[in-house]
Amino acid sequence: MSTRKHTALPKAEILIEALPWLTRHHGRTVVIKFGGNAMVNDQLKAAFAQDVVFLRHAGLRPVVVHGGGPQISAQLDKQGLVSEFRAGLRVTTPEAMDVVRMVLAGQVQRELVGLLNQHGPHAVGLTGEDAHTITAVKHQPQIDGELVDIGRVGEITRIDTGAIEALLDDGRIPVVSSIARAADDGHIYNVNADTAAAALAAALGAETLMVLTDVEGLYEDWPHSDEVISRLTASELEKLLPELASGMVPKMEGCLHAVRGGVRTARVIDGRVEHSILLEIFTDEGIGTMVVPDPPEATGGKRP
Ligand SMILES: Nc1ncnc2c1ncn2[C@@H]1O[C@H](COP(=O)(O)OP(=O)(O)O)[C@@H](O)[C@H]1O
Ligand SMILES: CC(=O)N[C@@H](CCC(=O)OP(=O)(O)O)C(=O)O
Repeated sequence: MSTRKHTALPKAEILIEALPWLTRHHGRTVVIKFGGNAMVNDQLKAAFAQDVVFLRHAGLRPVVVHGGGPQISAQLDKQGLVSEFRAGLRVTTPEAMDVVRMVLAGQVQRELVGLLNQHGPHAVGLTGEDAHTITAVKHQPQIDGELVDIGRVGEITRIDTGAIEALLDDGRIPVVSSIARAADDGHIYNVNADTAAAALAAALGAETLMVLTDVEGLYEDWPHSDEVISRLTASELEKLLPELASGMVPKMEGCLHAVRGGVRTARVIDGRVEHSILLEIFTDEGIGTMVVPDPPEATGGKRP
């Protein structure tokens, strides 16, 4: 009897280590972005669903925003359409937009909703089109000083959190695809999923934004070193932004937008690690990169 008690002790210690986090986050909203590159295999996706349902049962209000970049590229390829990225965003023709919507809302979102709902009637899928959740205008990035047309790519102008809040109040887990609608015509737009997750986190007044990707976190000197920056302030991140490349740009811009918008911490973590969400939050150290608001001195004494 005493031996059995003894072997269970580390499990109790893990739960106790989680107690301050659980107390602080009880009733709080956590936005979790699951990147297409982090959806490596079925076991990992199932573990992701378990973690999210665990948070829900622990009294948090998780919102999932999912990506699907590699899955969209594979489908475009199957249909003989090319994938081109400019300024880190997919050049989205009207034809490609149909594929983006089909893959995100019809495949990736459905799969995640299905996995979450294996644990009960929790998840409800929606896209930014539903209930005017995400409104956008056409985005025209500047490349070498010139405005470039990259098709149906949207820049978020408005978030209506009504539908998501209603689902959360009803104990559901919203699963959101990063597609937006235009306010003035019937167009729909492709939005980068990191950008959508960050905008939702800020609009929902989330406690935490968690971005699951296919690297351990933000590398200090990528691609030359794999030294992960474990913690940085909003101002430190802002200085670093011009040096960042490819997929990290919308991710870290999103983290900055979120913490400047009132989200308490934004984290980039390795989604290829099974149960990475629980590992990040239920241990003191954390496993990825954490972005925090500037200390009060740097913002004139006011908390951002
Ligand atoms: N400083 C950096 N630290 C880590 N990864 C970086 C960095 N700069 C660029 N990257 C790239 O960003 C990628 C993650 O972005 P992305 O491919 O869009 O993933 P996701 O599908 O999860 O959104 C990494 O796999 C890596 O190739
Ligand atoms: C405009 C734009 O680039 N949209 C992205 C939307 C999906 C996404 O962001 O997926 P990940 O998070 O897996 O990268 C795309 O078409 O790939």
